[in-house]
Amino acid sequence: MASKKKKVRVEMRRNLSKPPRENDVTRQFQDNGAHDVANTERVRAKGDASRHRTIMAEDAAAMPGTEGGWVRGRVVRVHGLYSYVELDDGRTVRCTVRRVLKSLQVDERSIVTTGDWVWVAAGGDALRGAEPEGVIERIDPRHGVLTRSSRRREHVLVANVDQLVIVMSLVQPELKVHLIDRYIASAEKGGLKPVLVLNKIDLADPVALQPLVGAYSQIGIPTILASAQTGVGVARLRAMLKDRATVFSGQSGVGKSSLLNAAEPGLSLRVSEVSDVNQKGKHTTTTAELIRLSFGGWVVDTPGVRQLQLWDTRPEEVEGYFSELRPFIALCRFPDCTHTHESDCRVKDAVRRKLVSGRRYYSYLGLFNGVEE
Ligand SMILES: Nc1nc2c(ncn2[C@@H]2O[C@H](COP(=O)(O)OP(=O)(O)OP(=O)(O)O)[C@@H](O)[C@H]2O)c(=O)[nH]1
Ligand SMILES: [Zn+2]
Repeated sequence: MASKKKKVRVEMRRNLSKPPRENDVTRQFQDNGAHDVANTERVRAKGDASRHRTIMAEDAAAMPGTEGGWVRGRVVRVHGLYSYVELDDGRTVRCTVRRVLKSLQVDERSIVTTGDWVWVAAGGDALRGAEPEGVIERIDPRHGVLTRSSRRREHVLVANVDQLVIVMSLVQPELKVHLIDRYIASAEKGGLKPVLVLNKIDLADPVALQPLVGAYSQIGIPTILASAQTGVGVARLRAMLKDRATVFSGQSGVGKSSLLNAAEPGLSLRVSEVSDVNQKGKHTTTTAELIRLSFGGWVVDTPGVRQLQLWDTRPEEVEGYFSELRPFIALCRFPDCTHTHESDCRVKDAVRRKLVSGRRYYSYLGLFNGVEE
């Protein structure tokens, strides 16, 4: 296990940004537009008779509220053959997957993953009783997918993640500014909204941090000065978490658990229980777990995802992860300008004119030169 230092590559990607590939289940669902009845009708009108689409067409007659209808829920974890689906009323239903959906599976892995929004058959007494069981009839299209690739195979860890909360501590451990941009680039690559939390403000000088906070706010990244200890910034953090699915990342000791606990007492405990189970290998699950927030929203706990890396990134992709460079990139003289040594580079101009932060530009250079390790 962990001791063998198996190289687990964690990467996030947004399906929408990539062209469809064969055997990509996620894409199949997106292409099928499984999200509403209108689409279902459109698909049916096109006369496509694939089994999967037929299932969705039937869905038109079985929306919630009707007799024997389906109810929507979210997969909070997957364990072996079962997916555990949490319904809006908080009940968790142990589900199997309709066989016809399973036939679309590209390998031995489950077609359903943590974070999926699904529709569960709720006919008769199926959902009553102490241990309700159901059948997943439909999986909604995904966005913001967190994937892990190992041995050249890609594996979806969590679907439908909205944002990445990057926790940095100001002291103990000391602030590592260059890491902030690395995490932000990872978020951009995965199509997740980055949120920066600078924790342990009780041990630092807030005035001295204003330039840093200003710099990130200016490029559209919500930046919160916080202290899990005193509660500063916690209300803002809670507001950011509300109704979204969030992954927390950051180095060990920066205060991720403490902040989670401040946002919702007891939450960090639940998260660490999940992690422990996974580390000891008691679960056969390789996917993550979603934990519901009492005030709305979800926190994702994903083994191995906390230290994000920019895997599988080509140097020329890096500029795309620095959103504030975009207006200048298009104006560089050479279409393939790398903004390093070229003449007539508008990015370097912008840095000189202080339209782009020099520190961010150096982070760009660092990642540009470093991603192909
Ligand atoms: N002074 C101060 N200490 C804090 C604050 N937040 C967390 N700490 C302390 O920092 C230490 C690490 O906090 P954790 O919440 O365990 O950090 P973590 O990021 O979850 O660490 P890992 O579980 O190793 O990833 C603990 O001793 C906390 O009490 C804060 O805002 N101010
Ligand atoms: Zn350039």
